[in-house]
Amino acid sequence: MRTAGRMGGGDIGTCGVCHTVASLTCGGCGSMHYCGKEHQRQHWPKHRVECPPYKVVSTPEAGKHMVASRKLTAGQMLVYESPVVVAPLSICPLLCLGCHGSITGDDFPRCPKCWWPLCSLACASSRLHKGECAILALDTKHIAPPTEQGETPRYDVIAPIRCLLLQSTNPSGWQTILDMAHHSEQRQLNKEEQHLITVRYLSDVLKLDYDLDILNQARGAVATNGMEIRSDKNTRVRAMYPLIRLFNNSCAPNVHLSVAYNGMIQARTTVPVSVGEPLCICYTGALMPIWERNETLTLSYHFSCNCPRCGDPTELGTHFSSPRCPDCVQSYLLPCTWLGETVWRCKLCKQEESNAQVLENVKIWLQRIEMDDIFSGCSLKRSKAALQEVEDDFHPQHYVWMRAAHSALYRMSDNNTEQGLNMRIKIWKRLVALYTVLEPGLTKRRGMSLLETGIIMLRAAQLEHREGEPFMPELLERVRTVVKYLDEASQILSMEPTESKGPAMVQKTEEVKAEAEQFLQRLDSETVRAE
Ligand SMILES: C[S@@+](CC[C@H](N)C(=O)[O-])C[C@H]1O[C@@H](n2cnc3c(N)ncnc32)[C@H](O)[C@@H]1O
Repeated sequence: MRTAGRMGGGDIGTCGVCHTVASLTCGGCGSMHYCGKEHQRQHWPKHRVECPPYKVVSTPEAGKHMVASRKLTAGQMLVYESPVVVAPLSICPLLCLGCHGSITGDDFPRCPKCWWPLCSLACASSRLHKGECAILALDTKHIAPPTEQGETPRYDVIAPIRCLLLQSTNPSGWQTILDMAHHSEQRQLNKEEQHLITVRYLSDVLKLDYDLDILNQARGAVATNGMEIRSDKNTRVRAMYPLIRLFNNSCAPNVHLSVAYNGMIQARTTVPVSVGEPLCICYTGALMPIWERNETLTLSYHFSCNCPRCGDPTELGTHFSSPRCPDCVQSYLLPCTWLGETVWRCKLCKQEESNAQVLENVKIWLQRIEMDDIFSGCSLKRSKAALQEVEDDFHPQHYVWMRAAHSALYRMSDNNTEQGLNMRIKIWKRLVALYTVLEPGLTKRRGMSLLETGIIMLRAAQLEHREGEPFMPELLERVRTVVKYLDEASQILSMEPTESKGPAMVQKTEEVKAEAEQFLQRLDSETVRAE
């Protein structure tokens, strides 16, 4: 049975057995209440099946967050839930408020009541738009409705309005919004422009009958807890989830999120987790360099991260953000904080570069990669030289190398010559090694990368075999590795939701695996004959 649990502390609920007021909670999940030990014991056979693998705890530094309520294995399902609010992103291109579909052309229809752009007039009375339409129509001078095609921040007002509407349509959803971290005082103090504009619009233009604090809180909750997902129309939107919002951040996460086509989201562990260990996702995406993670976490989420990766200047040994030392060239620059400013210092010769210098060099390289100028011409030789050039300036596992490597792989995707395949294998193996540290365990990215690596290794082995060496034990070993990679890829990808690309990816993996196993059998029989 779960441990005794907590008494008092203001956490009052209803006893899971007799439904009287209860202040004892299950020590495992902390969410089931009991009036006393006797009823807790009596209820355990039933509750043990449902007792969630997480519990919500709170600390002054990190607020509410999820921790493992028991020892968890990799791949353990934690949460599967639907959003409480879905709305356009803060800044987005024209999007229909009735269905979240894109709006094309310049001559788009508008809602006759509120004047916001729609994809068709039928969407004016859609369930999604109906409630907010009467509120948006209070803007009689049409100050907010976008006027033309193109990205616009005007959609920022929609999500807070949809949150406020929950008060009458879904009171428990509204309570969830009120319980969310929002940092609205900080946003006002920092004079966050978009926050101030939206709140002012809600209070001064729409003249909504809400306390200014509530308007600030609703807008702050959206900014702090909204997650970008794909709508069923395949557009980018943001969604807020009642439990998912309780995962705190780590830049080396142990929880993976996957969103299904219908907006349902699932969270599962990617690695084994011990009891009491925080369950974390990465808000910025783990494949971001330290300065981008810092900036987003500080400016948008209002905290500075001290996860194991951010606390280690080598970023878990990857040197993902480290330039090569321009002076001694033997070692790499590591970030150090000096009087509140970041400077980059060589491990070996102590040479220093300013943060601005380091970032400028990265910017130049990213522009070159984006413009394809480092790969000019399609030759393998040029791609190899370009990647080497990147390594002359950065650590071989640096963010810029990763971006250049993907760009090179894209250019080489049709190159199925022996050299082309071998070069692609080398790059993919290095990427898998990097992802294994930064997004370890059962993550979709590792699954997809193992699948890609497996396919290319198989093609290379088949080509070598066709070209005729009769007995190659080393080739046999390589194809065995392919099967291992594909086995792991299939295990990972089969954890994606049914209503997502997951099943198609699993099918593809299984097809390639069957091909690899057949090839393996053939090689096996040839080996026996040769022996
Ligand atoms: C989506 S909410 C997560 C739940 C939140 N802790 C709460 O109390 O509701 C994001 C906010 O949680 C806090 N947070 C998340 N990860 C953190 C971390 N690693 N350290 C400190 N605070 C963190 C920050 O205040 C951030 O803006």
